Amino acid sequence: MSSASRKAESPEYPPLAIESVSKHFGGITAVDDVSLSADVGEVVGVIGPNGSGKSTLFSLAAGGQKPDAGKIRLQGIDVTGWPTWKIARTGISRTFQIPSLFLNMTVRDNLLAAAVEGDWKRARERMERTLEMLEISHVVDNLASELSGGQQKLVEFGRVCVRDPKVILLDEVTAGVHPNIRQIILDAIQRLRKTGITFLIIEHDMEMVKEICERLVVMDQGKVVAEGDFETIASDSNVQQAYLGRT
Ligand SMILES: Nc1ncnc2c1ncn2[C@@H]1O[C@H](COP(=O)(O)OP(=O)(O)OP(=O)(O)O)[C@@H](O)[C@H]1O
Repeated sequence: MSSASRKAESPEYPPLAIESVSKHFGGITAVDDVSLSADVGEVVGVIGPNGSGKSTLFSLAAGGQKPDAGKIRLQGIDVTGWPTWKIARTGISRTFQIPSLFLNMTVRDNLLAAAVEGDWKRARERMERTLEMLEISHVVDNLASELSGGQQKLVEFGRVCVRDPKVILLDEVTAGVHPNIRQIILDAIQRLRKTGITFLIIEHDMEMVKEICERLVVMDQGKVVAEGDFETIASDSNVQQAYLGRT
């Protein structure tokens, strides 16, 4: 490893730093000069009205889309424009609003396929640990297509966890799930953050945001319009305008 790479992986760099990124789709500015960084073990909520650019920001960070401007750094390493698989191997992994499972494969094979993507070592052990943490051992031999919507969300989250990432991006992972499953997801996030994993969470469930996020970043029309803890954000006039619309 070069001295530059060693330095880049040292603790002086945040696990994820998004620096002045922008993304346009034709005439639409989906993300407009957004900067955001997250520390080791931090849970950052990304909130904002529909169409404010949250999912696009995740795609830029995880490699699904290339920014038109700005940089994405993982532990100081510039990964801007890298393909998703290469960014995933560097330590960032995301879920999608609609789970992207292999529906004709079992839960076991869905998890194993994700576990071996980056590294074959201890893949089964990582899978077993994930099954237990997300309480889905009893459906391990079921096809993904046989699961409830909530269980599919758990497996989608599981496919992220088995990769042992340093940064996890969760896109509305609890939307529409049963309260028991929501609690399993909340407990898993708390458990993983204590091991130093950093989370960015897109969430419309304000109870969950309040419970789990140390810091919130509010987006509106592609821009960050407010940042702070839940109480600060709840009383911020820019946030109220973003959600209620401008007069
Ligand atoms: N692939 C695309 N092509 C064209 N426009 C896009 C594309 N992806 C997103 N957009 C547009 O970019 C803007 C931001 O969308 P994005 O999905 O990032 O918002 P969001 O905050 O995640 O919304 P939601 O909460 O509804 O998921 C919207 O105007 C959307 O229509």
